[in-house]
Amino acid sequence: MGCFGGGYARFFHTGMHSRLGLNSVKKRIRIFDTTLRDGEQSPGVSFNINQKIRIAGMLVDLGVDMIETGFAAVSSEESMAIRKIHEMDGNFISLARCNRYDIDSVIDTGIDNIHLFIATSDIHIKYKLKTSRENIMEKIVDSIDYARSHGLNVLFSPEDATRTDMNFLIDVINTAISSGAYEINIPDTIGIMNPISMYNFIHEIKNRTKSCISVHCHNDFGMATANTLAAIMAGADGAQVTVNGIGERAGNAALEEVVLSVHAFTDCSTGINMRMIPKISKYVSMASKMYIQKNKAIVGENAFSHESGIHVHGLINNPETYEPIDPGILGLNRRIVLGKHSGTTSLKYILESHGIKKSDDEISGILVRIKDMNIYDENEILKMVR
Ligand SMILES: CC(=O)SCCNC(=O)CCNC(=O)[C@H](O)C(C)(C)COP(=O)(O)OP(=O)(O)OC[C@H]1O[C@@H](n2cnc3c(N)ncnc32)[C@H](O)[C@@H]1OP(=O)(O)O
Ligand SMILES: O=C(O)CCC(=O)C(=O)O
Repeated sequence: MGCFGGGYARFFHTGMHSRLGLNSVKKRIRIFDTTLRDGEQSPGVSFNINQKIRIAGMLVDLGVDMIETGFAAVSSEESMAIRKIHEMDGNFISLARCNRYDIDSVIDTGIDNIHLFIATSDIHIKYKLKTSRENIMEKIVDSIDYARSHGLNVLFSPEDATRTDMNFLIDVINTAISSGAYEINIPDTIGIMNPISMYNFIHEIKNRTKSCISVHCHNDFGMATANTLAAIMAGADGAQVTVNGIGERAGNAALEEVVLSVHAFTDCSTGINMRMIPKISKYVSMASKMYIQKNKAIVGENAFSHESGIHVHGLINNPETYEPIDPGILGLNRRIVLGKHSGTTSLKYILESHGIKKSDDEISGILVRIKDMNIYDENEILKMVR
């Protein structure tokens, strides 16, 4: 079942509760967070154990359904972090290649879930793995079988799925499921899909298999969130995301964007506590040293800030005029900023919020002075008018 919604994000203001899935039974999209694995693959990023534990704890509080805590075979420190995180309550998984060494590394951590992957596109099979489709299929069966025989729940990803021959991909999915994988994740490994191709791709997979499907979209063309949403509209059951969209190259689909889009644009829901999003976003930004651009959707400093006089005038009368999302959903407040583009409504609003009342003529005069003198710092303005 796909989940289209006729709505759009403005509904975050009106009828918010039903759009947020609080009142009705909706298809629940499973949110799989890979900040600690694909997010950490961002060039130059390496979380220390304490940061990993802190992020995992926040992800548990956020309500994500599965946390990819790392790639156990990478190093003994990585494996140690996975073990430590496993001491918490939550659903944790580790990535592994289709080989015994990686699977044993996951078994050694004591976690219950393994994310096995192997590339299935001809370009990866020929030039990277230097093998054949038949051998890939054998590795899939053998690895899933081995992991299952050690009691692990298996999520399987055919890497570079979106460049894989569709008939072969369907065989891979059916084989992985019949070998015991509980879900297949479809990665758009190099981010070459667009919302229409992604919709059609997932629609075909859902029609030709009985598998539970999630998607993992990269942002090389800036479409990771849109592609994830298109996949969900086509019937995908889950999405792999990272906080702030960090990850390989241009990153992954951003958790905050996907979650709000699912609630705003579809009839599906998630189990995410949206009020936790700003806190984890700030922490991941600090720990990864990947600063969030001001105009980043949902978590950027400007996402709920307004300077333009015409906008502020509209907003003060009714926030829906210029705000698609109620910042209260994230536990945030809107910010009115004074600047070159301010009008009298903004200035009056700011002054009144500091208990300063001025006549309309005075407000107009002050605004002219502010613009002439290029003074936009709120404290300086307050000093000037008091
Ligand atoms: C699309 C993704 O994001 S996949 C995840 C990518 N993440 C990472 O690579 C980060 C962690 N990686 C690492 O720390 C290291 O690369 C390790 C520990 C995994 C492997 O290191 P090395 O053994 O030195 O191998 P190296 O990185 O040079 O090459 C990768 C090897 O894995 C093989 N391989 C790649 N993918 C798979 C797979 N899914 N299943 C089995 N083998 C695989 C390659 O063919 C190559 O094998 P070879 O050494 O026999 O030629
Ligand atoms: O899809 C996954 O999560 C595993 C491999 C991967 O990260 C990718 O293909 O981009």
